[in-house]
Amino acid sequence: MGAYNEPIITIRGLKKSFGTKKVLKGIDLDVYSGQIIGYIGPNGAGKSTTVKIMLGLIEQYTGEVKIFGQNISSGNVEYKKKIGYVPEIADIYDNLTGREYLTFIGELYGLDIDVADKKAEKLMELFSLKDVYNSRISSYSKGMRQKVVIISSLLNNPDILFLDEPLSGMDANSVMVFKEVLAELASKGKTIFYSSHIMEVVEKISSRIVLINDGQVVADGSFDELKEKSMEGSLEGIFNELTGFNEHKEIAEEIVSVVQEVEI
Ligand SMILES: Nc1ncnc2c1ncn2[C@@H]1O[C@H](COP(=O)(O)OP(=O)(O)OP(=O)(O)O)[C@@H](O)[C@H]1O
Repeated sequence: MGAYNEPIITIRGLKKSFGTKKVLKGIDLDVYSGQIIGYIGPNGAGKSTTVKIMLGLIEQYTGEVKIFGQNISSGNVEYKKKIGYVPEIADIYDNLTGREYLTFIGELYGLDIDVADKKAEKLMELFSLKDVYNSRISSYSKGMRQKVVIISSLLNNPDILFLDEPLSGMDANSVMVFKEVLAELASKGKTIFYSSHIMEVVEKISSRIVLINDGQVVADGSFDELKEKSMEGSLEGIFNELTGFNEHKEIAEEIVSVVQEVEI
């Protein structure tokens, strides 16, 4: 845990509906500094909605969300300066070079342009992108873009990092480095909120796993704690069990039989 034992994020009775659809049905969560939270759940469970509320992107909700001890609906957006965000699909400016994009983001966070430039250049080098720092992002591969988004989320030295499927497109070596970076950041007291569908990774990197299903928290604990309460030995198995899914074989067989229906 960090310098003080107060939660860095507190969520109480968080509810959110879109029209008549209840998406979040009362989420309660206390997150402490240094935790890597694996925030998982089926498609449509409400993960992104929770994260968007914490980022201040969705303002209409009921319940209370405090970040760094401050209610985020107070109108004071100062807390955002100490947050990093890697969205699942990021729109980055294709026509800019890596340098232009990252110094622009750095300046938005209030960094001096030279400071942002130096930091971005060093990080690009460490992520094996030194040679393309001055090339247009439109020429980057998927994994290279993903690394640029990750670098942009780290420029402001955030205390809380929200990551949504951050490894997408990254090669095995880069994944290994990045997983280590997350562990190092957490050991320095940074808090990481990690949403992903890759259960093997979530199982390995998370100090705490929060599983939401249909807008409610259905499991909350370390992987070992979740395993003790379950008959399953893997996070994938626990996920299937707690979300009531045990038909993967039947569904797969049906898909294959539909695929085979057409005779050409
Ligand atoms: N702006 C919106 N307007 C209407 N419905 C929305 C909106 N945003 C999300 N939803 C609905 O809220 C539900 C939860 O969506 P959310 O994106 O939070 O799920 P998720 O858990 O992040 O899913 P995934 O794993 O697929 O990313 C879904 O049914 C989705 O259709």
